[in-house]
Amino acid sequence: MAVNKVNEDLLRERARYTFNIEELTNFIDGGEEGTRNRREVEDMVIHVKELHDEVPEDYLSHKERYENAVKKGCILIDLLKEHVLRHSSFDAYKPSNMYRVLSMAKEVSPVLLHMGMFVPTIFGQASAEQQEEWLHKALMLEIIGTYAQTELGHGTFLRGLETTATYDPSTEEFVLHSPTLTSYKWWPGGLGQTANHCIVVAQLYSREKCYGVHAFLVQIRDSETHMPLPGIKVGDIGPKLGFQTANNGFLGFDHFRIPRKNMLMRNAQVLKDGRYVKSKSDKLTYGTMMLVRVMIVSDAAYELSRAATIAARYSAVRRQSMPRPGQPEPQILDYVTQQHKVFIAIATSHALRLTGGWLWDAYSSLTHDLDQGNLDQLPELHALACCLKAISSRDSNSLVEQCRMSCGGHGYMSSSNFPTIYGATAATVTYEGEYTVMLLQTARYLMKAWKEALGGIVLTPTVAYMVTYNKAKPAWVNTPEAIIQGFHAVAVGKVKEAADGIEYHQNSGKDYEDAWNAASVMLVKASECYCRAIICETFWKEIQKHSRSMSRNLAVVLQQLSELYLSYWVLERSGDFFQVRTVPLTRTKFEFVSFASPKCHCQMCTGFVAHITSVVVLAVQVSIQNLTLTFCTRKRNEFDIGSC
Ligand SMILES: CCCCCCCC/C=C\C/C=C/C(=O)SCCNC(=O)CCNC(=O)[C@H](O)C(C)(C)COP(=O)(O)OP(=O)(O)OC[C@H]1O[C@@H](n2cnc3c(N)ncnc32)[C@H](O)[C@@H]1OP(=O)(O)O
Ligand SMILES: Cc1cc2nc3c(=O)[nH]c(=O)nc-3n(C[C@H](O)[C@H](O)[C@H](O)COP(=O)(O)OP(=O)(O)OC[C@H]3O[C@@H](n4cnc5c(N)ncnc54)[C@H](O)[C@@H]3O)c2cc1C
Repeated sequence: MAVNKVNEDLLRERARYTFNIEELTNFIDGGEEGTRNRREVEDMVIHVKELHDEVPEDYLSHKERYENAVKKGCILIDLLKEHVLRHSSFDAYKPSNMYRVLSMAKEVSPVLLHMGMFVPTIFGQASAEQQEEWLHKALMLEIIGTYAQTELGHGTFLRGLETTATYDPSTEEFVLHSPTLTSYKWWPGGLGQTANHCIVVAQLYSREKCYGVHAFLVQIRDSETHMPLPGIKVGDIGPKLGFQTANNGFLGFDHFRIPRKNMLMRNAQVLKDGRYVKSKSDKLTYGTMMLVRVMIVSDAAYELSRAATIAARYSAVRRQSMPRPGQPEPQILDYVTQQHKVFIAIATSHALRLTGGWLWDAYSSLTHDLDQGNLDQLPELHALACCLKAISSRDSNSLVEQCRMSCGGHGYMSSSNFPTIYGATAATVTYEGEYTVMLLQTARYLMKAWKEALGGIVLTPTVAYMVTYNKAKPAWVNTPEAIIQGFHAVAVGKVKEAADGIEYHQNSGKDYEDAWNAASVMLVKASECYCRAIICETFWKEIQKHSRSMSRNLAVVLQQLSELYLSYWVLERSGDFFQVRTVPLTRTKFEFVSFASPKCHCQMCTGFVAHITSVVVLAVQVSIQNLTLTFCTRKRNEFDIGSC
């Protein structure tokens, strides 16, 4: 049998790297231990032939694809249990580790929601007694759950959910009911045929009063026969753009009774006699969504890194056209337009991975504070989780598409894996909070922050610069730090513009809700700019921080990746940077002089020449002339700006 020979061009490109690949691998994995864990699991999985498809899944029926995904999920979970029992060096039962294992099968797992939301909700919203009863069963998959919140009629507007949970003190039970067709739960992953339990989010009624949405743990299928229990209507919602094996389903209740103890009672409670005990904050009910949004930022980075690797490798091996008659066809990687498509995908996967790690640390610190009863950081973290989830998933999905297009016709083949990756990232832009809705949530926070900034009130860390731009005059030089300050100035400009827009519409007679709606495009833009500033700053600072403990060769390349990312987004948002010049935020005029051609000689001009690393192996050293950018700030008459 022909041995697969590695392509000559790929070997040559790989031989050209200027840094230690293992060091980069450890950096991406979060350290040597992370690489060891990952490799242990990969080694477990890669040799299991049942995990490799004899027939491409695209040729299977909907039912066969689902059964194939269930089979693979069972194999992966059994491998994990055996591995933990044998080595116990890998904390298999951390949802993120379990998620990592499940994602090694090409198909989205029908138990993804079990690990991604059902288990985390028990962690985050069940009382200690309830965790005692359900957590181990869930971790050992003795019960398989999902998270049923969205309904046919409502996904975004949670306060509009129609499913009811009415407390009956005579039997100490809640009666779950779907009063309308639009109240049917619609979308929950695993609900179609897989889950026998679920977290149900419903309007809680007790003593004829509504207390708003709360979470309940509900068994929906018989543990022995797996048939729906009496009063439960459940099934598959059918084919979708992607995520075909996520087994998304629908669920309706017909006066279905559950014990009082099945209300998740970490935060709020209903006592036996029906008295309602309020939680410290209604917002704690939304805790699982915040956790998943935080996880999605890292997931977006992971999916994009897969696509960028495929595109980078293909760009090394594909030869096309003949710019010079009689010469061999060049690798498409040598076309600057190809570099411009692929390298920003590589840089962005690193930017989102590091930002996701930073956000996870902030979330971990918040959960510790919440356990101590301190909710101070909750509003800022909610705003961060919303905009970073929105922007990371949107950037990831659009760059996955860009990577596909960079591979020409072969990128359109199922066997390229782009369709699967695209389908997964497209879903993420919508689920766990739709893109626009999330940015508007962040805008709520920014409008409050702006009012405080105008009053000179000290703000929380990620918006503190708003006060600065109203007072101090930043000393500006032409460095990446200056670009980051430029993004801060753009964000402040957009926040001010949106706040002024609301005020303008109110002054013209609109009430606040209509004024908000009229200014909502500007509000979304303000959130986008606030979020971009966070990603740029976090990426740059994380690289600076890690560079101190890594070899110089790797530090240089990663630093240039972050410079590429900054340069790319200044180019993408050049109009906003020009606009900054007109917003009287400080006494210093920010002049965005020009985009320098390589010949520019202005003292302040620095061309950013970027050397790029592949996400995994392929190292390509390319200087990107056309991304040379000059960002100069100066007071008038200080420099000869003619050369720009
Ligand atoms: C590595 C693994 C990664 C993947 C893991 C598994 C993935 C599995 C795949 C798919 C799963 C998908 C699951 C789902 O989609 S579950 C359903 C998700 N649904 C949503 O996200 C709904 C989105 N909508 C909202 O969240 C709501 O719009 C709202 C709650 C944000 C706002 O609604 P509204 O009723 O209008 O309330 P207000 O705007 O008035 O806000 C009220 C108040 O509460 C604050 N707040 C809102 N949400 C939160 C929160 N999550 N945390 C903290 N605080 C919150 C909000 O800021 C307001 O506060 P105020 O300004 O002080 O008044
Ligand atoms: C693949 C996939 C898996 C999912 N898995 C689950 C799951 O497991 N469990 C679960 O509970 N849900 C799940 N969902 C549902 C998901 O959470 C919802 O689709 C999402 O919250 C959006 O709500 P919606 O579909 O009602 O869209 P809508 O909210 O109706 O959005 C439609 C449009 O209206 C706009 N819009 C809505 N509200 C506003 C507003 N206030 N201001 C401005 N514009 C607005 C939106 O921006 C959007 O453009 C899943 C969805 C998908 C696609």
